[in-house]
Amino acid sequence: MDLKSNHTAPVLTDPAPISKSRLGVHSSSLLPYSPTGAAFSPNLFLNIPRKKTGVLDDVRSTSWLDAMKSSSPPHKKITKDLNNDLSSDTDAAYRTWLLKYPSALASFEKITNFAKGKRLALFLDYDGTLSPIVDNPDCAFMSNSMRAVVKKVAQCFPTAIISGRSRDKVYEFVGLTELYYAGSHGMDIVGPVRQSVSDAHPNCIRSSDKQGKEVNLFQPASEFLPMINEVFSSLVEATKDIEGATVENNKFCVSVHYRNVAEKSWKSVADRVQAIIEKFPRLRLTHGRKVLEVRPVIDWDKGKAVTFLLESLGLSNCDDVLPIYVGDDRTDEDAFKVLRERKCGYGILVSNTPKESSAYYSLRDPSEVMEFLKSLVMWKKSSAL
Ligand SMILES: O=P(O)(O)OC[C@H]1O[C@H](O[C@H]2O[C@H](CO)[C@@H](O)[C@H](O)[C@H]2O)[C@H](O)[C@@H](O)[C@@H]1O
Repeated sequence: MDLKSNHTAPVLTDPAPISKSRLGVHSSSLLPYSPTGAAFSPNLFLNIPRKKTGVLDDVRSTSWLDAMKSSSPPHKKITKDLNNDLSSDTDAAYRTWLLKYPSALASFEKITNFAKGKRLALFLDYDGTLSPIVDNPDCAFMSNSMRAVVKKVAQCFPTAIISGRSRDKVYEFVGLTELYYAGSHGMDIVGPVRQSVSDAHPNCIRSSDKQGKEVNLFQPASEFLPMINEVFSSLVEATKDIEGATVENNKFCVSVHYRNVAEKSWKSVADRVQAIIEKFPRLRLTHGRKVLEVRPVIDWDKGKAVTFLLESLGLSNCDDVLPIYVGDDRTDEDAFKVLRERKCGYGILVSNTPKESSAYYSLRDPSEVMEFLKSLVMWKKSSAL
């Protein structure tokens, strides 16, 4: 199996909204943005029944507070003895969970046996996968060693990062040109040019990346940009007196962080976000790791982004392609589901606590992700001998 390394990454910067984010997360942009040219397709509208609250099922099913409390389990130290056996009761629960979601490291041989003769494509989430979860989202830096490994793996296999962050921001953190980037939970993709993909998605814009290479820019929610900017400003205003609350503009979605808010004020955060969202029936609310996410009501997510990128890369044939998606968050489940439903590819959940997932395998934390990526590089090199 030899993948031609013609997948040098297109990296674009495009007009990020000028904002008053208290996180200062925006960077400016070079790519001309055309809201009219990149028209929103009504086919992508998501028919989500909304309660008066505008809250989605994942939040609605339980109380706001319960949902917020369970959104990022407390850090837990997993104790290991020299034989890698887990010892405490909690660790026993984790070990039981591993029977259902085996470690991708322990199962490496099985994975690579299945990958033999197939072209491998890698999809990586950023926060909690390539960088550890930290209190300040502006400081979620990737280590140099992780960067070096991601660079190597991208030289071996087509590799994309699919993040909830704005595409500019995640590129700023990763800084590698060897990759493809999809920001805003897949609503902002730069991929290789492929006519069949442009034909299927009329709102693909042909553009060029920083290296002058021709690329496809796909922003299915471009119509929502003014609305997102408006809701962002409203959220900043509405939460400004809640100590520790921060609002991050991720271009086609907005994150309201409550990781640094005292638990007694979480309800205030929820109430205020909810009050704003009620005024925007075309936006929906989901939650991630100590974060409430406001996003357009369109039928587009990280799973759709994976399918889009596979098609763009000419890798949509399940028989000879093995996509692997590594992620830690609720939004990554959409991608795991797509791979499961296609019966092609593996989702790998990054988690140090047991949780239900559509992934096949697991890794405990970003350091295990790094080991896994290193192993893939070594496997690729040894199989090329
Ligand atoms: O899809 P991802 O790349 O995983 O992005 C999801 C969200 O990640 C960031 O927030 C999370 O990580 C922060 C830094 O470790 C942490 O402080 C925060 O509590 C987490 O929710 C990012 O800031 C969000 O905008 C992304 O949507």
